[in-house]
Amino acid sequence: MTDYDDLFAETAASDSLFVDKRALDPLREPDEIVARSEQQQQVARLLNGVHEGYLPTTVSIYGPPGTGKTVTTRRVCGEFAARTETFAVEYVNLKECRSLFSAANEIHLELTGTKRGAYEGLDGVFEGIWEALEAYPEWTVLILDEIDHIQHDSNYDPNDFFYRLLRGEGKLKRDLNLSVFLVSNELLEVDLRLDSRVKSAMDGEEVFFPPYGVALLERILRPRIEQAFRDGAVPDAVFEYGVREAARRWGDVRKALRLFRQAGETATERGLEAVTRECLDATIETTGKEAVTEKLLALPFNHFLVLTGVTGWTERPSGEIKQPVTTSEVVASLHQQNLAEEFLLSERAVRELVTDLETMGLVDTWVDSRGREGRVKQIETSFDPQWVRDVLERYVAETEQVDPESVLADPDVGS
Ligand SMILES: Nc1ncnc2c1ncn2[C@@H]1O[C@H](COP(=O)(O)OP(=O)(O)OP(=O)(O)O)[C@@H](O)[C@H]1O
Repeated sequence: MTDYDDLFAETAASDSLFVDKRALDPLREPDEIVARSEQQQQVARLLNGVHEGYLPTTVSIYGPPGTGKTVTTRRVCGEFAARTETFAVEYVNLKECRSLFSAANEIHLELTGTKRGAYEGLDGVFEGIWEALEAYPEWTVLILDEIDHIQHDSNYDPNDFFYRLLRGEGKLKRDLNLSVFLVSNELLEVDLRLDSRVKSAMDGEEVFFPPYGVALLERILRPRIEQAFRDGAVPDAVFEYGVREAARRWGDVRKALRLFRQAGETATERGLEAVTRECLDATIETTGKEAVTEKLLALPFNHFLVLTGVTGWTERPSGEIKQPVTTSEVVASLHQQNLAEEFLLSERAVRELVTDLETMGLVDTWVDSRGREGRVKQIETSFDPQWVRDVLERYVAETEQVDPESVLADPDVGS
């Protein structure tokens, strides 16, 4: 039986470098929004429309992850609501919604405290939303976060969802002034392939949040690092190095906070007096690899197979994996892998799968001009190609799509 006294004693950090680790929790509301004055002004200007009798039907708030979209939009809208009697704001995160019906129901829940039953359908839910909004102040902003998680499902088309939300009969009948702020990573029209009917009902207002550069990331992180760590536990040069790396790689506050937290844990485990550059490097290396490995393990079989082809050539005598490779080299590598016939992919199939992999951010491609051979597409992994080989055995063991004996015996082809 486990002795829990021993267990907790063994796992307690002695001489921890942290004094208040919560300061590094990305879910924690910052006291102050730093460095987003332009975006705060844009949102404030839009909200001030209330005093002139106009709010846009939609505002797209977009930009890469961890760039402060949610925190900034919520803060400015909240502060405006606190100063304006005729205005209210509600926030709904749609990340976990598996269907358009559940997304609408989530909005219903936020406005009324209850959900509607499935038998009432999307119409019933929207009717409930309009009824609830009648009791709201004259102007309402509904912030819909992670709206890009809304996808086509078997029952509803996102176009219907948006059309109802923007121009639903119940809304028009009641003359409701509802403005929807859509928070997402991409511009929605592009991402969700919205049709022209919906697009014309949207207002085209946009607020863009670019990735953070070094100076802004430094201003956001400094107070949190100071609060989280013991005095002197993150020397200036190490802090600056971490910020520079985080800005260069991600421009994302959430990832930057995680980098410093994990580097601090590594330094504590190693019994160091302070975090070092090596602790940051080790964290970058493992988190990068872990994240990619997870993505690789979740790939459909054909996509994974193509990656084994992209990484299937070894340079002699260096022993390095050849990068970049061409589409024909990928196909040739797959043909040398002793694959069962049903797994042999045509050049065209490989091309399509490479496009998918590029969309997923797993490969980069470009076209090189090769004199008489014409233009040739070059393909390489966006991460260390060795990681595909490292994960191979696990992929074969964990995937249930193939008989492990029949494929992927030895992807290593000499070049
Ligand atoms: N300008 C800022 N000032 C202070 N803290 C910030 C700022 N930007 C981001 N943060 C911190 O980073 C966290 C993540 O930001 P936020 O959730 O707003 O990002 P996001 O752009 O909405 O990301 P995602 O697209 O992944 O949802 C916030 O909770 C906050 O702690």
